[in-house]
Amino acid sequence: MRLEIDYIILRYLQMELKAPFTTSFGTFQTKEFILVEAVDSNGVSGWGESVAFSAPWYSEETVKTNWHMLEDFLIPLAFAEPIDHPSELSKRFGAIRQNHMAKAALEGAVWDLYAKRLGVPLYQALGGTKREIEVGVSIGIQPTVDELLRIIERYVTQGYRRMKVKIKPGWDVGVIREVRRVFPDVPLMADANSAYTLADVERLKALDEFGLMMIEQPLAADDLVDHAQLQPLLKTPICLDESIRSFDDARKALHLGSCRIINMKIGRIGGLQEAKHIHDLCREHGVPVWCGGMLEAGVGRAHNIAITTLENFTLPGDTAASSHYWERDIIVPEVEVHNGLIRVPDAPGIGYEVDRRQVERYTQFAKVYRRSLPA
Ligand SMILES: O=C(O)CCC(=O)C1=CC=C[C@@H](O)[C@@H]1C(=O)O
Ligand SMILES: [Mg+2]
Repeated sequence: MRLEIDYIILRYLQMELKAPFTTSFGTFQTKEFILVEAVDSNGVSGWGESVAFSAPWYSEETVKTNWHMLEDFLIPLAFAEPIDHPSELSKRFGAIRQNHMAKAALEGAVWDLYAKRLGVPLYQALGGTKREIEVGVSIGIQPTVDELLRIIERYVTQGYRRMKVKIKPGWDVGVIREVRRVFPDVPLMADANSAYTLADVERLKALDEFGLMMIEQPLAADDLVDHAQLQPLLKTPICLDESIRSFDDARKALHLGSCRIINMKIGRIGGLQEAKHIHDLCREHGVPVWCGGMLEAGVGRAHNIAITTLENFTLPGDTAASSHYWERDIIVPEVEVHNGLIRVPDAPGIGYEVDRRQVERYTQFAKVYRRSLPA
């Protein structure tokens, strides 16, 4: 089916998080991001959301680098040839090195448009099967252990299926011990965001006594080799996030034994097509995956829900409810979590309507890119 995209709108949005989000890199409260709208010749819109932050702390990509890549390279590539299937874009975008979040935002909009043109939900177009997904919640670093315990209590009460807490040297063994004292059985994981080195092996081994589901990204953000040296020394599975930026990274990580679980973030790995490939590779190797979060607004959240319906997404992800992050999200209905479950929408495409009034309210700047029709 030929997708005739007539124009693409890039919007730069600012949304205020309900609560500041702190990681080992720092704290922020305002989420700035690019929303991509691809409009076809029938006036149907497909939506994608870039997960790049305003500063290059998670990866080298930022809102500004993404805008540059989309405007000067990726949108022209999308317009250059007809698109019969969204999977063509990951090949076509291969001419551009890295810049995965920019690629994923545009590819996601085209996947949404494709599913809408087929009249099927995005999850079905991706080969997903689940009608509801289990979700957990990621908790930023808190000022005190008591505050962390209060927050965990709230989310356990709300039924979230897994708690993810941040750790770093000086905020790790003691904190996890306290959490386990109060919540001995809650499914619990720790995300280190590369705060450790191999010199910290003994400190990381000390976490083995707490029955964590996994330790996420303990070592350097671009490493596979040191993680492969660390994993055999730990009982706790290592989950990689930042280190896995492509199918090849996943292939090498599994070959080396760098991890036993992978946190899948559509933006980090370059799009839904690459996510499907990594999902299939991990399924073949018996390695479970789950869908991480990047504090997305509703469009990105909808894409995360759709990819999580694939069968090897067997662990609860970070796709919490819209109300966990925003006073008002940019989709209707908003994403709701009931007893730790999200019901997967079966409306065509991403399954949620984009609330244009809210989008305009949060939009700071927008630009339209038209496919130049042959003269
Ligand atoms: O979107 C969510 O709720 C999860 C956010 C989250 O935990 C993270 C976002 C970006 C970088 C990290 O701090 C962390 C992660 O590594 O998953
Ligand atoms: Mg992480």
